[in-house]
Amino acid sequence: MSFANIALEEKQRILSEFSAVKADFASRSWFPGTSGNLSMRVGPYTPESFYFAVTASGKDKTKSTPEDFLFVDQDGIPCETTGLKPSAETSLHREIYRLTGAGAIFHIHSVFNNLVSELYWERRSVPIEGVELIKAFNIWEEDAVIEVPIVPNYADVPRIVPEIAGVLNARVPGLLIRKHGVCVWGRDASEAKKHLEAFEFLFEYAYRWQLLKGGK
Ligand SMILES: CSCCC(=O)C(=O)COP(=O)(O)O
Ligand SMILES: [Zn+2]
Repeated sequence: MSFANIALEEKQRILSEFSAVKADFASRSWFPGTSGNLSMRVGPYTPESFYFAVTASGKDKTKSTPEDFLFVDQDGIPCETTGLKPSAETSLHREIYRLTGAGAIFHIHSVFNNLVSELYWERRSVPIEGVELIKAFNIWEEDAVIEVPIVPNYADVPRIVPEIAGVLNARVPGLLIRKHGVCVWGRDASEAKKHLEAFEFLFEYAYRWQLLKGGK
């Protein structure tokens, strides 16, 4: 299906939900220094063909303007004529959509997600053991253990892309980029938001628990 054939109401619904999520995250100080980017998929999906709304690059994401988002295709090409530039990290969103079929992907930089990505860099994953909030990922077993993968950070963002496929775990809807931030996803914006809240809680817990224990 071409982008033009996706119902206008569907595109408007996505943009209004998108604005609300962005304002919510801004109120939590989740976009320091213009960092962070968000995307939401719209219309039919196959791994080879899909569309998503993504935040425009370099904007102050704490502000709400008519120029906050644009629609792009699976190759990151704008679907409509626009002067806006898609996020510099659109290639990460494209790859995660291609591999997972998610409906929304959120990327933020926080002190705790940066700290744990460095603390556990040698292991290439952050272990989380038996913490109740693991249930936010629909993992219900007693004393569940998850490993949140960490990929290297490169200034040239497309170099990060090939690192993603090898670390994805179907149970864990997120990954860390070393000393950069986290990307999380869900089948829609509300699930991706729930996952982001849970990850940020668990990263803070993992960091503080290490401090309390006095090492690794
Ligand atoms: C100012 S933070 C550096 C870029 C970055 O990591 C980020 O999340 C924001 O980039 P965007 O192009 O999406 O504004
Ligand atoms: Zn970033």
